[in-house]
Amino acid sequence: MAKLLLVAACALIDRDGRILMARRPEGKDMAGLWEFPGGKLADGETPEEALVRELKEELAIDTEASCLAPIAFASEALGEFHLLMPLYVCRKWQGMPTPEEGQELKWVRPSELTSMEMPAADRPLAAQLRDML
Ligand SMILES: Nc1nc2c([nH]c(=O)n2[C@@H]2O[C@H](COP(=O)(O)OP(=O)(O)OP(=O)(O)O)[C@@H](O)[C@H]2O)c(=O)[nH]1
Repeated sequence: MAKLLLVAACALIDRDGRILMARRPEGKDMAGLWEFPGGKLADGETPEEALVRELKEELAIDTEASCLAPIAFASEALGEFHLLMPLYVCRKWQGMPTPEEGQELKWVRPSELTSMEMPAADRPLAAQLRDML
């Protein structure tokens, strides 16, 4: 049985209804694909705690668990693991998202989302998000 890989992901939505996508940098697996900011849960972390930490590390923004609303999740084979990834929406944070880890950032309209190259697990999430916004 594959081991579960728990990853928390976040769609930051700005005042114009655009979504922040991040491009995985060279050297990481799935380099070049566009994904939702976030990352793996550390031991003992809740998904919300992991996201608050990852958003700080990756984008230098501050938010809190009460600003994260879960909207969907992905459940998908990923190599030797099985990825379980809740997707949250966040509309309230402090600071300007800045690429702290060499990733490219892009604000996209909901209609543009599904034409971006993404990991397989993200495709249904992107479609759900587009339909929701
Ligand atoms: N953050 C994020 N990861 C995703 C998405 N879709 C998806 O398949 N993944 C996968 O989930 C895993 C998350 O790992 P990561 O590399 O972003 O997490 P991390 O920053 O905690 O890891 P690291 O410390 O090993 O670099 C990767 O295998 C990544 O490819 C997504 O939309 N966002």
